[in-house]
Amino acid sequence: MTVHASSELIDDTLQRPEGVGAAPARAVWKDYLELCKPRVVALMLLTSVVGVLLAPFEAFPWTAMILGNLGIALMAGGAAVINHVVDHRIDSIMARTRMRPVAQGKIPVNRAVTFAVLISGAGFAILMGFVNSITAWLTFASLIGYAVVYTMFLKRATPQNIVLGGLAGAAPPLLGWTAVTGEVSGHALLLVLIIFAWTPPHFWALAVHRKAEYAQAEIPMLPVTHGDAYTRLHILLYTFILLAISMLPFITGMSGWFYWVCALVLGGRFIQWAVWLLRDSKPRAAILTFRFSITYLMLLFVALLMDRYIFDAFLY
Ligand code: HEM
Ligand SMILES: CC(C)=CCC/C(C)=C/CC/C(C)=C/COP(=O)(O)OP(=O)(O)O
Repeated sequence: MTVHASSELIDDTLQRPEGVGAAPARAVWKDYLELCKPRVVALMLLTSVVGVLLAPFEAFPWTAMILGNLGIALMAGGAAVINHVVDHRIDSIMARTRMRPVAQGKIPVNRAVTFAVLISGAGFAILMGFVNSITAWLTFASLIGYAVVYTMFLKRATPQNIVLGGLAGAAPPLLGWTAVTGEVSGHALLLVLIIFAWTPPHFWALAVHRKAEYAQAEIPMLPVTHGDAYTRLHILLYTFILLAISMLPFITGMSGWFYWVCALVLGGRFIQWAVWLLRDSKPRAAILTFRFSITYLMLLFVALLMDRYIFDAFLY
């Protein structure tokens, strides 16, 4: 899974192609896929798959694995589509987002809304019909948390927007877990807590890199309201909190030594990036820290899996 290398949307060099400004081109399926933020949803799916596989089960939970993750992906994609609709005016102001299909007028708002309702509705029906109602309702709450609470209100209201809004994006491991067991557990909440603490350094690193655009769009992101130095310091502080929280699966006996070593090494590297960013001692430190945040989360969740499914058998 290439989660960041191909990200044209976060590339400085993105330019509007010739001819843009004339009538928008016809939308193709790729535009609809783009509305779903597929790379973000792919990483979320990895975390929900880990939630499924770390939950206690006797027979392999095929329904949770296939239909549970399908339902979660459809609803997360639907939430992302609503985000494109609600934000289409500010998206058209910022260089990173101005080529998006709704911002461009390539997909009209009413069609995007219909698409969002269809895929979210299908996801909800799958979870309700084949998985369980707690997973369906928790996924629905995450959809509302991101598409309504974060996008419509918090994003425009406070520089703490992503700290609070981060809860919705952090939910997938819990959703995967409840898809198997039908109940919320402390261990699943630990995984949520990891992503919750990861979100501020993940996003603020990008916000430092894109500060001028957020200022232009009048979105009160932390670097815009409190400045670069303050944001860089908070990235470092949250990275320390993240390192501490990432130890909890080991401390509580949920994971073993292999995970612990991986969490320590990955966390140490994340702190190193945050220090470079704070001291401004590396070129392009902000965007590289953002990219590392994605690699970090992916590897940390792969480590959780390997710890349980490969090393459990040999080491413990
Ligand atoms: C409120 C919480 C979050 C905020 C504000 C946030 C913000 C962002 C932003 C602004 C981007 C750039 C997107 C683009 O250029 O299209 C991004 C990229 C990304 N985010 Fe997050 N994010 C959040 C949570 C998450 C979560 C929970 C995950 C996965 C578990 C995630 C995974 C990713 C990935 C994989 C990318 C790279 C996408 C690409 O290459 O196109 N994010 N994030
Ligand atoms: C059901 C469920 C699990 C829902 C989660 C939904 C989801 C896709 C969350 C993604 C978080 C994210 C990329 C936030 C950025 O939004 P932004 O508007 O700040 O960034 P942008 O400017 O790139 O659009």
